[in-house]
Amino acid sequence: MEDAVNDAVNTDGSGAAAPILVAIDGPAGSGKSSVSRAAAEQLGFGILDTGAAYRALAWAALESDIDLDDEVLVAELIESWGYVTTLVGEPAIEVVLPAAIGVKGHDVTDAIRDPAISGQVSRVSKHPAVRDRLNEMFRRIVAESELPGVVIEGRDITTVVAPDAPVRILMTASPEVRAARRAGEMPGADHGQVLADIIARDAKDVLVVDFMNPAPGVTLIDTSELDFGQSVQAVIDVVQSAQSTAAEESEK
Ligand SMILES: Nc1ncnc2c1ncn2[C@@H]1O[C@H](COP(=O)(O)OP(=O)(O)OP(=O)(O)O)[C@@H](O)[C@H]1O
Ligand SMILES: Nc1ccn([C@@H]2O[C@H](COP(=O)(O)O)[C@@H](O)[C@H]2O)c(=O)n1
Repeated sequence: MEDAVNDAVNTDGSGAAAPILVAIDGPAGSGKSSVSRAAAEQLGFGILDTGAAYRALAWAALESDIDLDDEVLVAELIESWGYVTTLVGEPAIEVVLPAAIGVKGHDVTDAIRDPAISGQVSRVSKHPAVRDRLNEMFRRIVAESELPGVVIEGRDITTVVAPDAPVRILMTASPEVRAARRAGEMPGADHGQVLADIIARDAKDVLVVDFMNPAPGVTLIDTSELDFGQSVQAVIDVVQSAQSTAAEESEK
């Protein structure tokens, strides 16, 4: 993957180095997005939240009255939508729906976090043609970022999107801890329902990609017993350790 990124960057004649990649996967609510974002900020890296793209695609398909189970139609939507995201600063996601429906960009940053989208998103992420197209988009966004490093987080980043990334992490926590954290964000939420939703979404997603067990060479970070700051530090420690090892290797 790093070679793919290097090729993509270098063929434009810029000669710019490919960004250092930090790949992070994990189940729903494990802290991937928030911990990755904080770690990226401290490292001076960008952050690519790949789940946000799957969520935005589900939003766009629902908005366009497309059957989410129709692989061809959902994959075609990726060819015709305009997806814009930020890798640094405040997270912001914009989707431009196909011209037949409207050319105006929609800021979906908040809408894609709605439990209604969380409940439907697995219907679009299960399609191989959708995954191939989005993975291509993720690699292009990273290659064109001109950043020194990018943290990419999702479900299949350590295994499919960036299997050669110099840092690969599986971030997990017990279902009860994940549900308690998620419920804490939603005033009045029923903890039991949040737990059931998390377990149901993981069960659907894991049919497509294994994000429960670390692949060979992937570092497991279990945050069940860690607070937020300790979780961020755990990621930074893995990155810094990989950087030290790489520096030692290059001195040999
Ligand atoms: N170690 C931690 N200690 C306490 N709270 C945490 C920790 N890690 C994450 N959180 C909190 O847990 C919640 C869920 O985290 P986050 O949204 O980053 O998870 P996620 O894995 O990206 O979830 P999803 O896959 O559903 O998008 C957030 O409120 C976050 O601040
Ligand atoms: N690499 C990825 C990332 C996400 N998904 C799917 O998107 C959903 C939302 O992701 P969050 O990280 O925001 O929870 C997730 O439930 C998966 O269906 C994916 O398949 N691959």
